[in-house]
Amino acid sequence: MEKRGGTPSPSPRSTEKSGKDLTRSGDANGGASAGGNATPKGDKEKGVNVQVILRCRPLSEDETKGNTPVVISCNERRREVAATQVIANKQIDRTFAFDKVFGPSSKQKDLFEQSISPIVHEVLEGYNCTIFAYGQTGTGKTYTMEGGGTRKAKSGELPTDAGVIPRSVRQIFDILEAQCAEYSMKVTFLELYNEEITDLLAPDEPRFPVLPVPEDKNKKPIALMEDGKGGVFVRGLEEEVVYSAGEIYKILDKGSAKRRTAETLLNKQSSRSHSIFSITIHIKELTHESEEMIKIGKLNLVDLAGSENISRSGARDGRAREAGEINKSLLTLGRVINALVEHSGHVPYRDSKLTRLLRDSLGGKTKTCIIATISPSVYCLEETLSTLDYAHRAKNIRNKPEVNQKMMKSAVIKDLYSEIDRLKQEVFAAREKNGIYIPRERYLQEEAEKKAMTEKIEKLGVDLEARDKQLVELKELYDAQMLLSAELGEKLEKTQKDLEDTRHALHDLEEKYSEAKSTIKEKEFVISNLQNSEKSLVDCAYNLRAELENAAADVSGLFSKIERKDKIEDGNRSLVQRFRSQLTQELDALHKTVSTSVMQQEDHLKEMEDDMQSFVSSKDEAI
Ligand SMILES: Nc1ncnc2c1ncn2[C@@H]1O[C@H](COP(=O)(O)OP(=O)(O)OP(=O)(O)O)[C@@H](O)[C@H]1O
Repeated sequence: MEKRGGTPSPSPRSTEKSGKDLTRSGDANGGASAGGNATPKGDKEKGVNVQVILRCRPLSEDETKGNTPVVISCNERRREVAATQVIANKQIDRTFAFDKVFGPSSKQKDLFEQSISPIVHEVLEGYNCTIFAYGQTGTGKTYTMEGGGTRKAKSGELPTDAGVIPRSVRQIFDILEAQCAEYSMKVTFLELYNEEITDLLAPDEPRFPVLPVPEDKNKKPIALMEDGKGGVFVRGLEEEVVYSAGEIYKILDKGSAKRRTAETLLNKQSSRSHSIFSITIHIKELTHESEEMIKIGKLNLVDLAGSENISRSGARDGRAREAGEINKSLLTLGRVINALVEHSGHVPYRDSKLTRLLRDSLGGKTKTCIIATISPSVYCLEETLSTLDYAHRAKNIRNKPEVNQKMMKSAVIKDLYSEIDRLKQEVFAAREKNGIYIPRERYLQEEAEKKAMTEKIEKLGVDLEARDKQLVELKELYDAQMLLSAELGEKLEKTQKDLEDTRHALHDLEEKYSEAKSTIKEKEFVISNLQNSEKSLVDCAYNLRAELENAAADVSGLFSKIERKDKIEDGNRSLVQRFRSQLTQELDALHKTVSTSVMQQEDHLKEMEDDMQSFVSSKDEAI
């Protein structure tokens, strides 16, 4: 077992190590493999969304016996989950889409192969990846991460209920062995309980006092330190070097057994702490120039404690405090997610150890996958909806994954040599008693004091940083206020000028108004006269209309008379015509008669004249 002061923490400290010895790998993204999270070049700037997987557990035996109504339906093909809610006698379906959805009958193997296996490949390409399970208590976080409890593998095979962690371990070893790679691997396992970090791999302290020490007292909290580069590391965290999957399973069993669990109404063996199991792999590679490089990948597997409703989980006293602490750190996690999604300037990572530990996995350089777990039962609907909202929001977090810088083997060896030298000196000093020696009691006391001081300094540092930040914010606020007041002064001056102009304009308007008023009065008078005339005109028009109606009746009578007269005239005309032709005929006859009688008269006269003549002549002759 290896123990170092500044051991790699769940944050990718290894990426920032001794810059002078490091060389960049050819293509930071080239390694992104089969996984859905592959990082094409453009994504490096834009970032890659946190992948969110949703898993709904089946009803438990008790729930099935009690005929618990199911309110969740999963559509794996469409990657959707629908929750059915009845509000005011109305059925409301809320549907959420995720990157992958696994329903109650999904198998551990399927979840791993479809969603986690690509991430494991990316770890082996040199990325830091984090997989964490989030959900209400009893929804299957531990089942998904660790498995159903059947640890023993039959004939080297993993049990069917083996979870993400053993399957990832198995896959890592299988790939490395298939590649005949030269590698080294170390693991860490820590627990975060009531805002205190404990090392689940730390050797048990020899119990000096005769009295039995309560289990919790035996767990020494360890400090979370700032590394000065924006990251954190857990001081004194045990790193166990491992050579086989079997060794890791044993470590997991040992660590898991130390995790704090308790029976709640919602889960018989409920994890009361958050746990982070990390695997760091160093793989030797040869460059084209046959230089030996070390590629580093890290996989963080996080099993969060249940997000729960204190009253529903039946937590009381100590358990209630515990639930409060769990909810507090999950609440901070929620606030961090919100701040990242809303791109607010300040992300409150510092408000809880959980978010400090997960900082790089949320908005950092790590590739992250969240497995949100839910129950299908109607009695968990409230928490289920909250998990669905939470997970759905987390989908919008963007990380900027970067492949870890590869280290030259010589640089790693140099580092290790200086580490060995340091340890040798410590061993030598201890053996030769060539150092400062104090009684064990005092040493323990001083250590405790030192730890308290360190924590105090750390807390003061955090406070100071917060205050500095506050000061900067206040200064920015003050500057902004000054700027605002200058702007306001200018605006005031302009407003006063505008006011004066407005006053003049108002005066003009008032004058115009009184003029308009008198004009209106005149117009009103004219209008009333016009109205009177209009009224009398209307009366006249009525009279005229009556007269016109009479005239029209007269005219129509006249027309009928004219018609009658025309008819009579027509009769007269034909009579006259007939009379004229008759007259003409009679006149012609008369004329003929007269001319005949005239001729007869003339003949007669002539005869008389001749007779006279002859008489006269006779008389003359007679004489
Ligand atoms: N997908 C699943 N298939 C079968 N059984 C499951 C599944 N998920 C959970 N279970 C069972 O449900 C119970 C609760 O699961 P688990 O302990 O993993 O919940 P948890 O979310 O880790 O709870 P807590 O937050 O309280 O630790 C266990 O008995 C587990 O075996």
